[in-house]
Amino acid sequence: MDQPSHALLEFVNVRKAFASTVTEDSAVDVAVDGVSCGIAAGSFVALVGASGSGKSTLLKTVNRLGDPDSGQVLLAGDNVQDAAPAMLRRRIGYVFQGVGLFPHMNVADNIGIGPRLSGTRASDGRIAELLELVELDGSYAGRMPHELSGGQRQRIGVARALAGNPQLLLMDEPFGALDPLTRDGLGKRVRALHGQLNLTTMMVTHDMAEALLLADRILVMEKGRIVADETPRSLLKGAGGPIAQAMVAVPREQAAALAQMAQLDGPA
Ligand SMILES: Nc1ncnc2c1ncn2[C@@H]1O[C@H](COP(=O)(O)OP(=O)(O)OP(=O)(O)O)[C@@H](O)[C@H]1O
Repeated sequence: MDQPSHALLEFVNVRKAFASTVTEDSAVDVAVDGVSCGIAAGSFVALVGASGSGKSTLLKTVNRLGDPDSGQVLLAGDNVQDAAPAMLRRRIGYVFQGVGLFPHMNVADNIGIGPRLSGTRASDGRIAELLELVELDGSYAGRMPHELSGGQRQRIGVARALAGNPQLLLMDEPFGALDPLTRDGLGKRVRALHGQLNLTTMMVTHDMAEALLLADRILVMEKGRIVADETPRSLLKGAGGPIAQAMVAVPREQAAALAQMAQLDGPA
């Protein structure tokens, strides 16, 4: 696929290794191995790949949870390593599995933590608006995290990520711990918010079906490199190479097996 000419986000030969604890012969474990790629403003990109392929490490170079050893990450042309943390918090929303709500703070304070760290206060009206975006009514503002279901907590995580009106939304397995119905509903909601709020979204997921249904571009990682960069449609038509196709085969075979079961004669 062609690289977008006006990328909001750009990875330029990004590399990151960790001291190896796995093998004795290699001193380092290369998590991200020279990734270069542009992410166009407004796109919804899914980052997929086997466990340990480097997805989270790559994502964390964007909001500086883990700086690269070499290479650059540019946000609207600026190197994120030169950016003030408050500016990055404003421009980048981050949602991850487990959410990380502060247990001693109510929902409103959790949602407003980003603005507060930047020296402003989210008004009650703004908190209500953010709750509405994630389809929760205003009465949730005063609840404590332990009074919420996992799905509600994840919704609060999304509201918190949107509190600073970010340009870019990063999500790391955001729906991984949810039951399939909640996961489906929240995925659709996030996709709708992506359009409504003119976001650029980058989502790590293990679930190729989720990536195919939600994203408009899919990057497949393997051993720290991007081995396929395709649209869902082109992946479904067979593009992307053997690693990508092995991942697409899983939901395709499940769908075929279910369709076959539905056609079997006999009592329900
Ligand atoms: N903080 C760390 N310290 C040491 N090694 C790390 C650290 N974070 C990641 N790694 C290693 O870097 C490699 C890539 O890990 P990463 O979490 O980016 O993969 P991933 O594709 O996101 O995996 P998963 O899908 O299981 O979350 C792995 O070998 C992992 O062990």
